[in-house]
Amino acid sequence: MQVSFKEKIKEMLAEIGINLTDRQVETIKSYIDMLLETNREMNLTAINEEGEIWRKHVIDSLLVFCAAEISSGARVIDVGSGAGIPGIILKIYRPDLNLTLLEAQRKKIIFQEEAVAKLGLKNIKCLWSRAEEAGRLEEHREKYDVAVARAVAPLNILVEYCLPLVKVGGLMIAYKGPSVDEELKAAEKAIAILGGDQPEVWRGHLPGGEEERRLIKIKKSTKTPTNYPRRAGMPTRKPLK
Ligand SMILES: C[S@@+](CC[C@H](N)C(=O)[O-])C[C@H]1O[C@@H](n2cnc3c(N)ncnc32)[C@H](O)[C@@H]1O
Repeated sequence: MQVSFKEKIKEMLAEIGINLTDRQVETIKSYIDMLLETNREMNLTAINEEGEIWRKHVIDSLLVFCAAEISSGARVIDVGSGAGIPGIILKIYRPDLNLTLLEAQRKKIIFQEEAVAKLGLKNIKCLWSRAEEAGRLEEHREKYDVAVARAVAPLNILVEYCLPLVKVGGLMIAYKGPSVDEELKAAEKAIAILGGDQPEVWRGHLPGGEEERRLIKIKKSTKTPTNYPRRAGMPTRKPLK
């Protein structure tokens, strides 16, 4: 990697208070190489340029640490993780996390497993499942300190995917663009039904540009009733209201 390019990335990271070691930078670079190569035959990302992947995937993923404190050794689940974003990036920065990558598409899980093996990441599980199914299984239901999700579904649907997986006292964090007010309004009832508290919104922007970002944090304060999540597809077909 060119020195000037690496310095530029480090500058953008410094803007959000993140300092990656050279080794972490190299590990992320290997992940990006795998992503770009596999992307030629499988649609994993619409972004095809390394610098943009750094900004729009890597730095974007790491914004979560501006918005929330995630305790050492926390059990984290990335719901609808696709190629492994944001989960794999969070794990490279914070190797202490106990991470599960949940994804409905088998081919994406195969890519994640290959990436995890190649990058030598430990303590990661790649779980091929729909969120609605995992949320009903004893081994996943209310077992996670934090559920994160990026670009998966509107908030009123997303809360039914994520909150059942979160422990009482834990947190779900949704990565969103600038316009969250309508989504928040539409999700009010669903959040209350599923055991979530009033959401808090972190507002900021992506370093190196003007793009606004929001992270919606919802603390879980009571157990999710046993009839949620509903069967696969129902949260999308009939969002809670
Ligand atoms: C647009 S992609 C985003 C992937 C990744 N989070 C990112 O930010 O690049 C959405 C992913 O969520 C997955 N997904 C959507 N609904 C899901 C569900 N109910 N359970 C599990 N995965 C789901 C899709 O298969 C897809 O890979």
